[in-house]
Amino acid sequence: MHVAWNGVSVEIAGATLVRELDLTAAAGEVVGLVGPNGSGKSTALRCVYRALLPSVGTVLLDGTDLTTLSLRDSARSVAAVTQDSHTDLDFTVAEVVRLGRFPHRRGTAPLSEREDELCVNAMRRTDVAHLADRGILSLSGGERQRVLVARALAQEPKVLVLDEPTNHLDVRHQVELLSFLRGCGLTVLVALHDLNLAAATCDRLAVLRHGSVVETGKPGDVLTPELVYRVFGVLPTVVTHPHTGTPQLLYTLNPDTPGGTPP
Ligand SMILES: Nc1ncnc2c1ncn2[C@@H]1O[C@H](COP(=O)(O)OP(=O)(O)OP(=O)(O)O)[C@@H](O)[C@H]1O
Repeated sequence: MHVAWNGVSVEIAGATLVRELDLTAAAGEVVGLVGPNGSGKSTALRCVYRALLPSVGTVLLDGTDLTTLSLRDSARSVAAVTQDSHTDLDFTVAEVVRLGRFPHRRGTAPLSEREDELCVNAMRRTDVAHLADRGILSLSGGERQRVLVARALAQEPKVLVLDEPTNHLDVRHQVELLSFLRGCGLTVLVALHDLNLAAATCDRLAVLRHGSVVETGKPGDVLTPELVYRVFGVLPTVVTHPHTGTPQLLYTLNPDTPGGTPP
């Protein structure tokens, strides 16, 4: 499914959080949003999963203005894994994953066999099947994060929105999740802080600063030392991954010049 932010601005309490955002993701494309803290990544993503309404502009799904769809209809297409996807209720893991089926359901009939299987497969894929009967509140941060990904997959979305999905994950689960995102065939919109993981995962990156896109393109074209210095204030050494050819950034820690020497 094609996603487009069409001239999207978000203003809250007199502040412009996102400014005239024009960005698209083709069906099946993995688009990464990167940028410093507070640059507007989460705000831009919130407009896609309808936690926020743009003040100006529209978000389009296959050309349809999101606001013309019911919340249930858009939730059939868009699933989100976000920092706010927590619950205070101690559902079991299996119950949380089954909640992913909610947008597809009418009435209170039990899940079909196919839906049960879907939920089990989603839990297997995210390595949480062994936790099915545990209370969600008893899990570690990384385990809980993987359950939220399983719930999103159980939703059978066409668009997957993830805000910092690797937070809390150990390196194996980071690699597993991002490898899955690369190969899942869904349209993926993902905010990532780790530029190396973003380069390895995404077909295209959009770099945000102060709520505006300053650059979009393939990771190899975007992640130059100059751009990273200009946007993040840190000068990396950029090397090429020997097996995949993606750019990888090396940082030099120096207490005297934390940002490195300007280019
Ligand atoms: N409800 C709100 N009211 C006022 N300001 C807000 C609100 N939500 C976010 N902001 C501000 O908008 C800016 C963009 O926030 P956003 O969370 O989109 O950035 P981000 O790029 O995701 O940041 P981070 O990398 O730290 O997660 C920040 O300065 C934030 O403080």
